[in-house]
Amino acid sequence: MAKTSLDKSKIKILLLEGIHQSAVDNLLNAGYTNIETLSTSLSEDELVEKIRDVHFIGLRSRTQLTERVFAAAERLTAVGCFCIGTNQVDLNAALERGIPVFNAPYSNTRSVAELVLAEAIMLLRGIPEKSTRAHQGGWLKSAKNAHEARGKTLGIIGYGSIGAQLSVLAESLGFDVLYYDVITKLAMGNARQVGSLEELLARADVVSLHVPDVPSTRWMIGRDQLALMKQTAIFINASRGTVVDIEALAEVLESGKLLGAAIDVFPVEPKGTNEEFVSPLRGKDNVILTPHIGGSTLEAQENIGIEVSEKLITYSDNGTTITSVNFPEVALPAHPDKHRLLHIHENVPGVMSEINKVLGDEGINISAQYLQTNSGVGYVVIDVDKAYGPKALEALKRVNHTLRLRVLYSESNFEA
Ligand SMILES: NC(=O)C1=CN([C@@H]2O[C@H](COP(=O)(O)OP(=O)(O)OC[C@H]3O[C@@H](n4cnc5c(N)ncnc54)[C@H](O)[C@@H]3O)[C@@H](O)[C@H]2O)C=CC1
Ligand SMILES: O=C(O)CCC(=O)C(=O)O
Repeated sequence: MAKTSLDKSKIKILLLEGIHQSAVDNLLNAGYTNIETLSTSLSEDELVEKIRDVHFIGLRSRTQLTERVFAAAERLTAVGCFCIGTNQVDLNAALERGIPVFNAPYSNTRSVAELVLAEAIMLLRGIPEKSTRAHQGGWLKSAKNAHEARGKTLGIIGYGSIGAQLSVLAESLGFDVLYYDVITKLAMGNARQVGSLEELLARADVVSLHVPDVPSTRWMIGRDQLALMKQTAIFINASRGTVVDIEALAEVLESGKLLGAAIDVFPVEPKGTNEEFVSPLRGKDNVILTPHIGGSTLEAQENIGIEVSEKLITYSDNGTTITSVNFPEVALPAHPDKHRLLHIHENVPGVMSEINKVLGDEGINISAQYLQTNSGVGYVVIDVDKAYGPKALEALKRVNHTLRLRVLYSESNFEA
């Protein structure tokens, strides 16, 4: 069923998982006053109930927006992932309903790179074990298995924003950097790309993963891959918990292989601070365990809050979808002296000619038209003189394959 937009003051925004106040401030400044914030994520059942009257939802990595949640989200207009990863959102379910999904692709890059570098140095020196012993009253003063970072080889798997940033920071400390990526990437500094994952695993003293959660990365590190690593290597994962077979890693560490590991992400993560964290890696004093906080710095969270809320505001205010991760990207100039109709439809042949026909049949003159499609949907934005707006809206409602219809720059009595 086609959906039309609402007056700004009626737009309901739900922000989950303790999204930074900067997002709330931004939304309030833009005139969006109906905002609910929660410090936790919600279960699927809770979301199905809660999302029915929500127009914009903001979340981080813990909230799962499944097909079932989207099916219940009758009014949902856009999704903001206040993070980099978007694997927690069923992007196709969103697309099929004409819902763009936005994220913050760079705002926490630096935070992750800094944490990984710090962990590499701590593990090269055996600090977790030495610190634990000192807390227990012990005194493990020894150079055994303690190394400088200088001259060691850092192997980065996934040379995107985080991998490349880590590469630059690591080289400045004296690491030799190798990286493996499925596509050819321009090297930062003196880093060198290797031809295979196997080669990287065999050559690196420190291995760090920075790939997204996609089918090709699911469980890409298991027993066979860990077996290729040096006996005294260090293993770090701050990407996604689905990338590493955690049981296999626990067994390898148990066997005495690997100097240590630092793991920030897990196949199953607690939904909130009160839920117990269960992992076969618990209790190992050469393993740093962190609760998915690679991107959790005040600097990153503030920037993410601003960046993603701006994307939601821009989409809500004028229809721009630039940087959406699932949606045709359209950059739109503001035309507040016109009525702007946003028509989202299934991308099948004939829809555009039908749109132009229904508008032509009504004698509606188009001031501007912007179209972009992807394999799933077509997104056409049509500006008309205000006199034509209501008639154009009615005409567009009749177009076959319409998924969603919104009106901007209109008086509230004209909006449905
Ligand atoms: N622990 C945390 O708090 C955080 C975790 N992340 C995770 O880190 C991931 C990476 O972030 P970015 O560097 O910004 O992403 P990005 O998209 O810039 O880079 C990912 C790189 O991985 C490569 N890649 C994809 N599949 C691969 C495969 N099978 N083998 C090797 N390389 C492959 C891509 O070609 C790309 O160069 C995010 O997708 C997210 O899941 C991101 C931020 C915070
Ligand atoms: O801050 C979060 O909740 C998740 C960070 C993360 O994993 C990401 O940005 O992809």
